[in-house]
Amino acid sequence: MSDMAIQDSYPPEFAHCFGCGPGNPHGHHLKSYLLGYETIARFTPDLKYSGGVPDHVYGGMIASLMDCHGTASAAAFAYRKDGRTMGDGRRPIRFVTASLRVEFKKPTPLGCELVVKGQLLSLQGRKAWVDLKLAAGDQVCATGEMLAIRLPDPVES
Ligand SMILES: CCCCCCCC(=O)SCCNC(=O)CCNC(=O)[C@H](O)C(C)(C)COP(=O)(O)OP(=O)(O)OC[C@H]1O[C@@H](n2cnc3c(N)ncnc32)[C@H](O)[C@@H]1OP(=O)(O)O
Repeated sequence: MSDMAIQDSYPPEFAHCFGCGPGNPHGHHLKSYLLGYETIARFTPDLKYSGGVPDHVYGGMIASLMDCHGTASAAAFAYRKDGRTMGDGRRPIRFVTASLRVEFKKPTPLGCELVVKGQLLSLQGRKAWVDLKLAAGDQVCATGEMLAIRLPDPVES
């Protein structure tokens, strides 16, 4: 596993995301790592993120974790495809979410660590499709699929 979180390679202008930006003092600071052919993030939501049932995680939090982990995963997979290393000093590869489908399979327990994993389904041009799974212990509680779009490099003037 790379020691550097994918989000820690974001330059300051991309570091404001509430879910994962290292530069947002109020955010969740989700950290995603490339681990072989998949990505992984671990996060324990604060107890205030309860859903309709007090012991269960709010669905928006689950989608938020997938949102941030999915775009970070897309970037990591694109770096690998391009033969580059994150934080290599060149123009960073960044993706944003175009679509995210989440399926809530089981109630997600609050008060324990959640593990989000990402796998690359397809990378074509600027489009990356990422498969996502969120688990509490051995139980997969939610699955997702994201289409992430690579931000174009700015045109040099
Ligand atoms: C960088 C920061 C990292 C942290 C991110 C954390 C995750 C987030 O919360 S991101 C925030 C939420 N997402 C957004 O705000 C994105 C808003 N949307 C946009 O800005 C634009 O629609 C954007 C950038 C996705 C695409 O616009 P643009 O760059 O003009 O590309 P565009 O030509 O329209 O689309 C590119 C390709 O994607 C396809 N596409 C775009 N959106 C979709 C969609 N929703 N569904 C299916 N296909 C889509 C297009 O059809 C096109 O395909 P093709 O190349 O085959 O013709």
